[in-house]
Amino acid sequence: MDLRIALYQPDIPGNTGTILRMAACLGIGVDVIEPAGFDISDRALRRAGMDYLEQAALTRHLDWTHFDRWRKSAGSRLVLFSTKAAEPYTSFSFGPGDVLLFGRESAGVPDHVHESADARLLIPMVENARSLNIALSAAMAAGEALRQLRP
Ligand SMILES: C[S@@+](CC[C@H](N)C(=O)[O-])C[C@H]1O[C@@H](n2cnc3c(N)ncnc32)[C@H](O)[C@@H]1O
Repeated sequence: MDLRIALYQPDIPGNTGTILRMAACLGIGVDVIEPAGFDISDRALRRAGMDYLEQAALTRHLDWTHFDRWRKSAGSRLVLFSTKAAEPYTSFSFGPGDVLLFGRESAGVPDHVHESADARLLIPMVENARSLNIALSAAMAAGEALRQLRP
């Protein structure tokens, strides 16, 4: 996989489903960092009618520590998308193997996760806007990363 999307303790099953479907269609891996705010088991996702599960390259990680150990051993950069970042995502040079990390819908990511990222990127918004929906930000991020990686 030349690109992966990681979700930090996602809260809303519909958003994770949308991201899984996009990732399956675009050939991107998805990493879910647990605990999630809902049952993320294959059975539960299937019961919720989540299609595209067969094609989705979904990896579940027990917690942040397990995920970070795996990510470092794979030699992948951690690229955090955050409303608190300053660098616009379109200025960043994405590389093969990058993991694009998105925070939970209710609370983003804790400080220690923010600090351990190799890069922190912003999707610029108009003044006073709070945040984009996570699935939309993942789609915009994946679009730019793939434009660079698969020209
Ligand atoms: C609904 S937002 C989380 C809002 C949360 N209250 C916060 O303060 O981070 C879910 C995730 O989408 C991503 N996101 C949303 N809008 C973004 C933006 N403008 N730039 C970068 N990432 C964004 C971030 O990864 C964020 O953690």
